Amino acid sequence: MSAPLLAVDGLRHAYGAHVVLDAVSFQVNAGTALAVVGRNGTGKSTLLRCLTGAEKPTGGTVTFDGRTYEETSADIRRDVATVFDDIDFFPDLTVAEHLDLLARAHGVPDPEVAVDDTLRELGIDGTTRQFPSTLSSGQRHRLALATAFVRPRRLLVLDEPEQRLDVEGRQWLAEKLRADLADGVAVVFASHSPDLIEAVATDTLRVGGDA
Ligand SMILES: Nc1ncnc2c1ncn2[C@@H]1O[C@H](COP(=O)(O)OP(=O)(O)OP(=O)(O)O)[C@@H](O)[C@H]1O
Repeated sequence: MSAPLLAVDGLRHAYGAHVVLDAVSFQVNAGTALAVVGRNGTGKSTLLRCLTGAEKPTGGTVTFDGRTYEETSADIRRDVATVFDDIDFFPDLTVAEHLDLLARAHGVPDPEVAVDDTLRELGIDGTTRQFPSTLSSGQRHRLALATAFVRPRRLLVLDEPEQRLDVEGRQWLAEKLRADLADGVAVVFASHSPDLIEAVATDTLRVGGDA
């Protein structure tokens, strides 16, 4: 059996005296999707932030492809795509320029085609010349998703990717994630959407006790 792509062992995180995560362990293989579920404030975002190095866990280990997860490692930056709610866009770059920058930074062979395809798939091809601050909240979220899908990835970490999407957007997202799984991408996503979880997750991790 192949080694897990992502392995989390005994993860603990506290904000001061407030212990949010304790003894969290799981593994995620290529081509599988783990849904992180639980009530508001139970630690889903904290867990994802610990996975990606945005938050330094107060205990436990996170390994990616057999190596300790280091946010600054070139391998991690190449292989792990993330979408969080608080993504910072460059105010002076247009929608298309954001995606073009990412596609080129990740060595996408034909960046212009990749950008056009991603914009069209995400339904934001009418916004290419707009700056992020002028987008609607749903369009901004679509741009955040586009930043993950315009580039190669082996692991996708998504925090409530369904938020602010309309019905069609949610259907598209489920299909896109299923296509990624079929391509061998591993996915970890926090979600409050039973439909998305049902459509995509191969495993579920509940944080914070019973629902
Ligand atoms: N930077 C921080 N400093 C102190 N406490 C924090 C910080 N970030 C989160 N918390 C607290 O940690 C707990 C978990 O927060 P987190 O955002 O991980 O929850 P969540 O499960 O993602 O919630 P939601 O479903 O509402 O998005 C909450 O009680 C929150 O108030």
